[in-house]
Amino acid sequence: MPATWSESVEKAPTGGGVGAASHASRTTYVPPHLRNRPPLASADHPPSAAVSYAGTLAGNEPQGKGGPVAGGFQSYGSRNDINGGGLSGGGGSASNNRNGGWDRGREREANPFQNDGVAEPEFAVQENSGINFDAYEDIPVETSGKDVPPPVNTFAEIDLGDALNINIKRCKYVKPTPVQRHAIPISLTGRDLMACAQTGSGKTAAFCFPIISGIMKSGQSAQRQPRMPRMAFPLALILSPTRELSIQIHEEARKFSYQTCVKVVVAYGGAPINQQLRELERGVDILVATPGRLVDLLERARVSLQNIRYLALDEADRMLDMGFEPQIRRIVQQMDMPPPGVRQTLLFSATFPKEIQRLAADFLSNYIFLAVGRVGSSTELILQRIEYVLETDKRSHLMDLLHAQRANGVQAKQALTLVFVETKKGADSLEHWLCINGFPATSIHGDRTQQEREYALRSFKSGKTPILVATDVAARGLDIPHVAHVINFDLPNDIDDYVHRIGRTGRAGKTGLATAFFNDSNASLAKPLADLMQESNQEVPAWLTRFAARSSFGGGRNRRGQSGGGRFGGRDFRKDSSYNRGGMDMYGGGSSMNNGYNQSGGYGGGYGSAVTSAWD
Ligand SMILES: Nc1ncnc2c1ncn2[C@@H]1O[C@H](COP(=O)(O)OP(=O)(O)OP(=O)(O)O)[C@@H](O)[C@H]1O
Repeated sequence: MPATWSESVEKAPTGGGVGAASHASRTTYVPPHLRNRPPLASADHPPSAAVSYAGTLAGNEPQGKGGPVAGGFQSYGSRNDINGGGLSGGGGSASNNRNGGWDRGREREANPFQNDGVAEPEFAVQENSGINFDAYEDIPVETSGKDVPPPVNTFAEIDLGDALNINIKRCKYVKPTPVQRHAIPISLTGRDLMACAQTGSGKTAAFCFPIISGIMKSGQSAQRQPRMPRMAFPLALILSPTRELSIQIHEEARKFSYQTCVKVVVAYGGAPINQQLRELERGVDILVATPGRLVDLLERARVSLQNIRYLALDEADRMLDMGFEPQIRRIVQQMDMPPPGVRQTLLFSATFPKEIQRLAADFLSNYIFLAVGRVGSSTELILQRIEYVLETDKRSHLMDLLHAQRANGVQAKQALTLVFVETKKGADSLEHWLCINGFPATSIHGDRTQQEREYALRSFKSGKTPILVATDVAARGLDIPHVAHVINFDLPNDIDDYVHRIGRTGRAGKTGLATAFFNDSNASLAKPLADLMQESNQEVPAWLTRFAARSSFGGGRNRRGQSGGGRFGGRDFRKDSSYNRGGMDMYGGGSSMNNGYNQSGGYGGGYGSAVTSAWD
């Protein structure tokens, strides 16, 4: 299945089928009723696609598939206890108990681990082996809520199922990251979760694994369900704020669910809807979507949410802030989705302002709060530099940085540079200026067509244009290997946006550099910026400290229009005395902390009132 619109355009046949089937049909025609079927062989006897995978990634294939993952699905997580929701009955047989004619045709599933032919060889395979996850070992972890399940140290300790375990090995994930160690066992017991962990620390897998595993174990994947013509009934919904992030989550989820019988489909705005409708008609277990496109599909009565058992919001604070909240409420509360307590809800982000935590509680039932590192902090893997640069000097200063980078002999293709600007016009003009000055650049922002956006991202990822000028549309979630330097040419108004922007580097245990151009127009950001840098053990320039001291009197407002009040929210908002005085009874106590993670303080801290509109 083509992952993106531009890919689908490139790969579309001149007539007839589309998507996975058309991809497969290049070699052999597969009649529609046999497409997307599960494989003939079991995990121990991989079908032909798995054999070709082994050939492609020679040396990377995990040794001995029966090893640590042997044992299959003996006991299932208690989420299958979901009461009601129209999902009772059916299934019963474990999804890797593959046999019978039902399996035929499954080997046609496109191998998501194969290079799509676009990326250059050095970028073809994500380099997850040898990642220094020790960098995260000392990180403080806080959990709160009733009866928190204990964390695990290895994937082998968790019963995710054979097929998923094999895919984890194919991804070369040797051990779980801290957020995965805590979040996966919590989710597998069926609990709702609000999880905060630093950028690039593996949150996508932390919510994907339990969902895929739960669907596999329920035996209720789309391949086993009777299909309703023209109406799709996903079991899981993953919402994300940008099209590119939805595309990326879809690509990741397809890898994790390869040969599991779990079908993942993506729907996002800016791409032709008919293609997505056809994909949905073929059956869907996990729907990854941007809110705007999903509302469209719901209004057309082409998707029903009545079977949803899992709801995940990636970048949950963004999804619940003023830009997206109405759409999210519509999808989650005003359509046919089962209520909290019936469905399982998982909220993930690197930042989680307390105001938004309070709002998010509407979507959750008896949830566990998990914070890996301080909420809203940035990883120490990113070296942060703040430079005072007048507006009029920014371009020449940028040029100096880029020339120095070149002079240092850093191979451009191995050191991508992401430059954030405030406006779409500013992005276009800076891209043009860089190109005429001998620095191949491209840009991504909301005024470009979706095809242009996808093309720009691919050109950047491949190293063809090693500089990407971007607005905040690229600030969250995007996992681009080899981004060595993030430059905040224009600083954002919101400290959380800064955290997400710089988080495009220093991912998965790697180090990175983030440079920001600061001047008087950013005064309201001085205090939160200085605090953030201090928390992440960065050197804070003396002039910034002085700015911070001056501007902290002025206060400032956050996105929701409330006054800022000091440092970032560091923990579960249910622990606030004001919350408990309100007489609500959602927080059942039972908090566990380690590594002295015990700071409190309100979220906020001087930033402007600008409200970015929904990006979809
Ligand atoms: N257990 C693991 N072992 C090795 N690599 C991993 C593991 N889990 C995730 N990764 C890799 O780490 C990188 C970052 O993961 P991911 O994109 O999920 O981060 P994130 O926490 O969602 O970041 P952000 O906050 O920016 O959205 C990805 O390239 C992913 O493949």
